[in-house]
Amino acid sequence: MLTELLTGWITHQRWFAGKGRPIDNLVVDSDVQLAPRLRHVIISVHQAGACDRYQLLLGTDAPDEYRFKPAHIGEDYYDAAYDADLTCVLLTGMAENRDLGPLRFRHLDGVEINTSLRSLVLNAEQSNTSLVYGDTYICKLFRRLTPGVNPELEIVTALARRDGTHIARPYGWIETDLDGEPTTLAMTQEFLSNSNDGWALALTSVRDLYGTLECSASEAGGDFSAESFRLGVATAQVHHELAAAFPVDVIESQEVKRMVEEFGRRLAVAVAEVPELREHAHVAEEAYQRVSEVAREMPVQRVHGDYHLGQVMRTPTDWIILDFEGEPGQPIAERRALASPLRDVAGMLRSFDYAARHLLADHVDADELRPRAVEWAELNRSSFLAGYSAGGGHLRAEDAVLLRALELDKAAYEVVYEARNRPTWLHIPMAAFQLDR
Ligand SMILES: Nc1ncnc2c1ncn2[C@@H]1O[C@H](COP(=O)(O)OP(=O)(O)O)[C@@H](O)[C@H]1O
Ligand SMILES: O=P(O)(O)O[C@H]1O[C@H](CO)[C@@H](O[C@H]2O[C@H](CO)[C@@H](O)[C@H](O)[C@H]2O)[C@H](O)[C@H]1O
Repeated sequence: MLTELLTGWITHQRWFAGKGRPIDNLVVDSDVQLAPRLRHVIISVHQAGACDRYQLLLGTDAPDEYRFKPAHIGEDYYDAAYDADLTCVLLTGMAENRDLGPLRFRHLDGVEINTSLRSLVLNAEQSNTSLVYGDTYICKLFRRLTPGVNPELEIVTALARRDGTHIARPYGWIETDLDGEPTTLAMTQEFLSNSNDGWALALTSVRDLYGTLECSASEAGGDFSAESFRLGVATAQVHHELAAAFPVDVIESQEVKRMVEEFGRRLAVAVAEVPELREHAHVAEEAYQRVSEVAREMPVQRVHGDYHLGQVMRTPTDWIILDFEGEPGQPIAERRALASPLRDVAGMLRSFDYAARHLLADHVDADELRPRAVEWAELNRSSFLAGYSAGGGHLRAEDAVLLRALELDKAAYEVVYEARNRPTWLHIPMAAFQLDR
């Protein structure tokens, strides 16, 4: 039966957010025939009293080449994201503003979509599934569905309308109604060919540094700090554009205190899920306490929300920022809420720590290299901050306390994320609770 096959299959998918918890029930909520052999399916997955919805492109009567991993689901069913003969329906739908049952395919005014291009599934560590058409478009299927317009579509279209400088051009989207709300299912953007993501570039630098034991982070051939500076500048410019395109506010010190109380609650949830965090939790609690003591008014605006090196692409000419959808797993209202832009700054600072440390895990010279990892992270963190200020980012000396708390809040989120998705990486965010910054 289809639901049994899907139950067995879904737990192995990178984008499945409920790993580590048994599935109590899986229900097909909607099943729409998009084309012969292609169905669009929305399922509800019930786990321990909670329920998440996911979308699937279900191929039927699997041709032989899709009877193997990664496409095969079971019996005659397969993940049609891998079948370019079927995924063309998505591009054509958007080009022609089609309605297929309850699904609405749309393109942005004034753009033309070339429907002859064939797709490949992007092979990336992702919370979603992306299809690359030729080297022209990338269509991201949001796997886990939350009712509402996806913040990424909302932000990228708003910035594109204002000729935003650091975004990939949007082309179209697919939506349906979920709980009575228009809900984004997929979004198509310009594919940035000849580009590298910041994570890959940063790791090249770190590898180079590790390979040249006798020189310092600033002398190694793979020095990344000039790029970190440029990324800081681009980040400040995007924050500026977001502040111009969406409402801004200033919150009172009382609300800042409430914000750090919320950090405390997130920390408690993380400790409950990952008990080894308990003995280090005081580091974060002290940092949150300090913010409460010195709390002052705080400017807030729309932000990226899940900012890290994997979300930025270096094209031949510039840094482009992707994936404005906030932390996957948070409700849409929270992801759209105004926040301090320093939250993104903190996210990127954490990412420099990640890049510096993740190659250490099973490195034979780990003990010798650890101080160099710290040196690399410090150099790039400070270059990024210098770039952020140079680009007009609002960063005062007194923001250091807030920035530290925001970093630890992000690290608490990462502890849970890694425990669920990549347990061998758990040591990376755990180290954030041992550093005395
Ligand atoms: N417009 C694009 N052009 C080229 N590559 C892209 C583009 N958008 C995403 N990517 C690649 O896909 C990866 C994951 O994209 P992202 O938007 O972060 O997906 P997710 O939300 O699923 O994590 C990025 O790190 C990048 O390598
Ligand atoms: O890019 P996503 O929206 O899927 O974000 C999730 O996955 C990220 C991992 O791919 C995760 O980021 C963490 O790992 C990165 C290295 O892979 C590191 O650069 C980030 O600093 C770290 O937070 C992100 O937290 C999660 O939401």
